[in-house]
Amino acid sequence: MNENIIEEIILDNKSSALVLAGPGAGKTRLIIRKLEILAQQDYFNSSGKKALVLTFNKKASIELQSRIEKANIPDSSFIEVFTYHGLGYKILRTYGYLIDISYPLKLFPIDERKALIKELESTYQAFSFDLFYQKYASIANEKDRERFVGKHAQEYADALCSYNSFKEEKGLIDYSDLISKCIELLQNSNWLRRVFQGAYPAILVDEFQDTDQLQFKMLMILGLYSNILSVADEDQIIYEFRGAEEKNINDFIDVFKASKYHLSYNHRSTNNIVQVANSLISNNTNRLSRIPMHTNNPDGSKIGIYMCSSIDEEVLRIKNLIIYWNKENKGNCAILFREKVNLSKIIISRVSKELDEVGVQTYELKPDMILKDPVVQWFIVALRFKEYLTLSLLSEFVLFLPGIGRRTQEKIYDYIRKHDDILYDDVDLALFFSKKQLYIVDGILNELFKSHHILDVFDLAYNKVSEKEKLKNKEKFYGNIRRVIEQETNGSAKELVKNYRYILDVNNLLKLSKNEVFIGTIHQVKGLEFENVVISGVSNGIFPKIKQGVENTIQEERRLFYVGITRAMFNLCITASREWFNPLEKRIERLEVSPFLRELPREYLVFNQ
Ligand SMILES: Nc1ncnc2c1ncn2[C@@H]1O[C@H](COP(=O)(O)OP(=O)(O)OP(=O)(O)O)[C@@H](O)[C@H]1O
Repeated sequence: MNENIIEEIILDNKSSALVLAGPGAGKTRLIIRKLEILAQQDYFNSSGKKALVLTFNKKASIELQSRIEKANIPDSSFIEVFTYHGLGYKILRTYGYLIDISYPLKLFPIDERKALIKELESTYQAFSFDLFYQKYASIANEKDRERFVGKHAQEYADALCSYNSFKEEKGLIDYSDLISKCIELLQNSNWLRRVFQGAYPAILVDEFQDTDQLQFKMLMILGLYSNILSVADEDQIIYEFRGAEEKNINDFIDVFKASKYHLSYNHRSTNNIVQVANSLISNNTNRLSRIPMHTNNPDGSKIGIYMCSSIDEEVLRIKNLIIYWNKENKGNCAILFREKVNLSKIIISRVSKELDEVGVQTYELKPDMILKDPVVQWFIVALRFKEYLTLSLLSEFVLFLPGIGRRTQEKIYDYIRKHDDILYDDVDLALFFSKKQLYIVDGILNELFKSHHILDVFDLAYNKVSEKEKLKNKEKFYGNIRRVIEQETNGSAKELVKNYRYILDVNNLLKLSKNEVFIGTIHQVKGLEFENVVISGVSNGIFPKIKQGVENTIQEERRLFYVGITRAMFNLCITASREWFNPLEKRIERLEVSPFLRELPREYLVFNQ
């Protein structure tokens, strides 16, 4: 049944479609299949037109890029994968001058922005100002914006005023401006709008449910004449606090006269996991469609519930579970949390330390650590500057790789003599960071070279270098690169590093490989899947976390828990502590059982006391 619908959708190049489907239904796979068909049909026929794939965040971009690489698409140069912000950035940096935005864009550095917000919060007593701002900035219509501000205390309006003046005075562009200014640009310039409206006859949108008003407006402008395929799951809206709106799903159907499809078969998880997820989400009252997921997958193990007396016990339980799964070769694991604060922070550091001691490698996103690494910073700068880099300059980086002999060098130079051109300008290339720092470098170079079809030359060079040699000569290699970039940027690179950090959403540096234990938040793993999952810290007040002043919190928290549960393919365990020692308050705090646990049907659970 699903397969017939899928064929129908992917073969239709005339009308737009919206596919509503649960987790694991194959939404991302559908996008890949559509791209495969476009490639097979040679749809763009060397016209220079492209298929634009829009994702909600950069992690999703990485996931899609890697799935495109594995797909049956011999030449993927007709595909451009962007986040909305990435696309906004690309358009602004090239055409921003039309609305007086000078190049290079002055992005609001993350630290400075944080400091300003802190100051505003204390001056105006406008607590959680950033939360307020994110939602405010996602509203597309000026009148609605005013109404939104009007709903809040005067303090927020005052803080907003100061924030905007600060930005204007310094000519800074923040994250939401990347989209709003781009919209302004496209609305003001008729020719540019026409250029972009003609550039992407096919647009594919992943995770459409998290699209906010502003992003939707951008899609309406860009996709006016395109054939758009959007995939969405309204039960996975987890960015409502930032302005994601269910309303956009209906508006999409109206605006693009799109056909609506439902897919309810779950390919990913065991039947027990699917049933537990169905029951949980059925408690949300404001759902668009209430079609439960179903699967023919085996029942699998029951969902393990670990009610622990303390966090010591919770840490031990998690550790033992991971060791067991590892020993039994059950595949990769994720230990997921609502957010990395207080109690969860302690559990995370203790679990990773204890697993480390027994030789189990864990992988946690530590954004600051990654970004503080000078090598990474220099590469960020290199990417930032790459529109000035010619192939010959870039090739110098490759030549610095230790172990490259004269003959390989000659081949590379020969190639460059024939193909010297200005490098492709694409902010999303900054995504190709992998976790081991040496490979960050290799990954970026690899991607840059791939986009210039000289991968074969690069491979030749690269494969000659043994891992050992790469490690041994790391310092020299990086030192040389640093020197070249320094020369190229006339020493202004440091400033740019600061700016570039902003565009790099650190949450999305995630790239997973097999048999690893990932530790992180549910937001970080949206769209991904793991053979085994532990959701930890499921106590009332922690999960669900009640956010003051945010409507529908409990429904959004439930959706988040639903996203966590549905990441699991085979094994799912949920852990919680009954009490913990709060080091800030210096006292033991009792924790109540999360109401979500009571919503899971008992027949699918096994309690481990
Ligand atoms: N038709 C299919 N036959 C077999 N396996 C499939 C099929 N469609 C998807 N899968 C597999 O099911 C899993 C989930 O697919 P995918 O990631 O595309 O789902 P999704 O709908 O995007 O999920 P989520 O909403 O959770 O991100 C993947 O492992 C994928 O390979």
